[in-house]
Amino acid sequence: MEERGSPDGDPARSLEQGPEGLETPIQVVLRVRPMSAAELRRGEQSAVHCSGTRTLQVSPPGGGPEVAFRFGAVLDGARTQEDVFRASGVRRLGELALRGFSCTVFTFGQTGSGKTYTLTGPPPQGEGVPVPPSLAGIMQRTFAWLLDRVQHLGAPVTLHASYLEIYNEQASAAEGAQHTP
Ligand SMILES: Nc1ncnc2c1ncn2[C@@H]1O[C@H](COP(=O)(O)OP(=O)(O)OP(=O)(O)O)[C@@H](O)[C@H]1O
Repeated sequence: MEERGSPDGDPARSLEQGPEGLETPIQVVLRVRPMSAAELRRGEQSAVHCSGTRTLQVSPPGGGPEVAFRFGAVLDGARTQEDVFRASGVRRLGELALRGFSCTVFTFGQTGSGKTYTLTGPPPQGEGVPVPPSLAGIMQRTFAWLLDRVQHLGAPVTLHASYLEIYNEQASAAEGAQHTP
């Protein structure tokens, strides 16, 4: 197996610790979505598997040895939305944001890889059918965490939020504000 990057450190590192390398300003967290029902029906095989908490192994299309890639954290298809929130380091970014730093979280990946699901959860199953809280994505969890956190700051706070989606090179945006007493 060809290894890119250094070996996966302590495999017992818990999700709660978040991505490694706290001293670096950019963290890349990789999430592998589970295979869809349609993919399973077609008998497709996953070309990737997660080994340890930071390494992803990829089988090259033409065969040959697997290639390993290393990330701040690697989350396999069994990881829940709560696991992803805890392991992605978003709360640490929230703490930095409260101290005045500009922080960004974005998802990147090919179509259908789970970017929207990770950020916002699955689409509602019908009009007026709420998405179960357990499936809420990073955005809802971060807002809930942030609102809870600012209640305890002991000073009035105004939170401004904006949301930007770039899709097919078209940007769409939304924004709002929330004041604490
Ligand atoms: N971790 C997951 N567990 C269960 N289902 C998932 C997961 N990630 C994605 N899915 C499902 O896979 C499908 C594709 O995911 P999603 O729409 O989030 O992809 P995307 O990367 O945002 O795609 P696009 O770029 O086309 O908008 C959706 O039906 C979504 O609900």
